[in-house]
Amino acid sequence: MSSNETPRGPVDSSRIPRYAGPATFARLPRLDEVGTADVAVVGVPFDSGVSYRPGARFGGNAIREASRLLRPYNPAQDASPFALAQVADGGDIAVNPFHIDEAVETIEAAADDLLGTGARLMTLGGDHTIALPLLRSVARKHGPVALLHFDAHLDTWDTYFGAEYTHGTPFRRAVEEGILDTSALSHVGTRGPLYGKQDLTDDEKMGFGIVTSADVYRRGADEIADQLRERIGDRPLYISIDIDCLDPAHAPGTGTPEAGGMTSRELLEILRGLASCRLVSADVVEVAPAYDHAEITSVAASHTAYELTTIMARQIAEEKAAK
Ligand SMILES: N=C(N)NCCCC(=O)O
Ligand SMILES: [Zn+2]
Ligand SMILES: [Zn+2]
Repeated sequence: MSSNETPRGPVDSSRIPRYAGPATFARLPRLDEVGTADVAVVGVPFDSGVSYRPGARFGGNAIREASRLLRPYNPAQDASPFALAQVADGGDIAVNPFHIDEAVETIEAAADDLLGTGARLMTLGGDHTIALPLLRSVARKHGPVALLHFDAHLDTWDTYFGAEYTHGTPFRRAVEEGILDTSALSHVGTRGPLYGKQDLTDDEKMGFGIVTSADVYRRGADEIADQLRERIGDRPLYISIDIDCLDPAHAPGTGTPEAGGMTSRELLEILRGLASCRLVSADVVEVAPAYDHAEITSVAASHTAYELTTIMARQIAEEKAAK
């Protein structure tokens, strides 16, 4: 799509029942139907990096299915994201489930291709391993990025069974590789047992600040969003959302659930409070539909991706208007 063409939006659900036809994210066109997109929604069906329950390889398609009910106007951000920018579903990145190193390379190369077209990425995981190649690719384009990491877990551990690329280690690797702006790194929603106190010391040394799920509950979403926004400033920002940042009551369908998490309302409200940040790409990971009930988790994930997409679409529209 050239910059002055009207974006092609979702299928009209008042004419074609929303449960009909194959699922794309939010019933949007496929990327090959529109040529190029401002925001490409892509799935990464990969879960060979998990340490407990597998199944996140099915997460992307579960989120697409649950996203059939999304509507085109987002009142919380007073925006119609799919009219402001061309958002399209780029399908899945096909990765080797038997070879983690190769999968990481494939994801990085595919992300390079998509970012190279000028698109921002809204990636649907997959387990959290995939954040590392996505961050490498985003940093190649923007330089080291600020990171907001929503998760029950730190994911800054070193290795599991000697493996460097797992879903518990992507952000330590990213810091080691110098692809993160270490003056603006935050975990949000952290809780639950650790291996030892050293986990926290190591994490702090890497530059991370921690907002626990209890902090969110005590201080409220608005205050937390204000604090995060201040820390991020106008740096290019990547947001990585592990759906297990939510309480298992709000996201049972995930591989490493921890009690005492945020509500989906808190997560969505914090994201809306970050709407003015320079969001360059984002992911939602760790949706494992086999443990889900009534699509609770994939509905929460689809709304999370919708808020993130709205933030990106608004900024794209602003940038185009300023040209
Ligand atoms: N990234 C997620 N979801 N979990 C990491 C858990 C690592 C562990 O088993 O200690
Ligand atoms: Zn997690
Ligand atoms: Zn994680």
